[in-house]
Amino acid sequence: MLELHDITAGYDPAAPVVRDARLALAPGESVGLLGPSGCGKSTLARVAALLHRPDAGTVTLDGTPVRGWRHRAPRTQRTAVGVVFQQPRLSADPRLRLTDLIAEPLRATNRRDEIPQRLVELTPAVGLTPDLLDRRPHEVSDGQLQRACLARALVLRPRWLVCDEMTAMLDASTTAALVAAVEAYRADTGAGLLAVGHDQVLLHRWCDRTLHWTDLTSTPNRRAGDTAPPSRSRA
Ligand SMILES: Nc1ncnc2c1ncn2[C@@H]1O[C@H](COP(=O)(O)OP(=O)(O)OP(=O)(O)O)[C@@H](O)[C@H]1O
Repeated sequence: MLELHDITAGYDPAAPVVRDARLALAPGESVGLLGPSGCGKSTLARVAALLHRPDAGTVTLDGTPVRGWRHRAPRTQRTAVGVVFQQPRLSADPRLRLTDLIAEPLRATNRRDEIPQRLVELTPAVGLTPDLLDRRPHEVSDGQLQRACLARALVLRPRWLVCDEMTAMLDASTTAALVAAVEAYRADTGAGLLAVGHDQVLLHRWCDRTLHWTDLTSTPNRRAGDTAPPSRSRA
């Protein structure tokens, strides 16, 4: 389970942007999170990805409470969560070739020997062609760079994925390809997914259930506040 218990978080403890939010994802479950711009979705997503320490509340990852954040999180917890952000150019080191960008987490965890095999597996899985791997971020399109960022998020085989508006900047066909890549990974590994976004139709199609931001602070919030999807078909 990925559980957020009564999370209060933000950038000024005197004025938190997230207050007492609760969310629980079962293993393998996909949950979409909708909400108006600026309400705190990305902040909560960063808390769930162990990148932002909450002011109060607890994150529990597969039964173990999280005690450290960012580089202070234990490696087993840090590597259990893969994250993809909205703007690939802000999350990709512009100096790295795509091959090094994708392999970065393997280098950081001393698993360099896995790099060739994972590149062979992930390059087609995210829809990149081998010729793009030698290019740097400024030499590829936003969609191609986001595909590389998704590969980077998957490279350690995380049990949980946090996709924060992963497709917001992309066209329909790239969106469909990235969603399909995430779903193929989840089908293969049983990973759970928290997908944050504004696109209600996409999240309803993509996820097992979809929550609105206000559902996270109401009681009970779990399944009672779910928005029923119009269709169970995948995007
Ligand atoms: N690094 C930061 N420092 C200070 N305030 C921030 C920071 N990041 C976000 N905020 C503020 O926190 C609030 C919530 O931002 P957040 O990005 O979590 O919202 P969001 O729901 O994801 O918005 P959007 O849908 O527009 O991406 C906003 O008022 C924003 O201005």
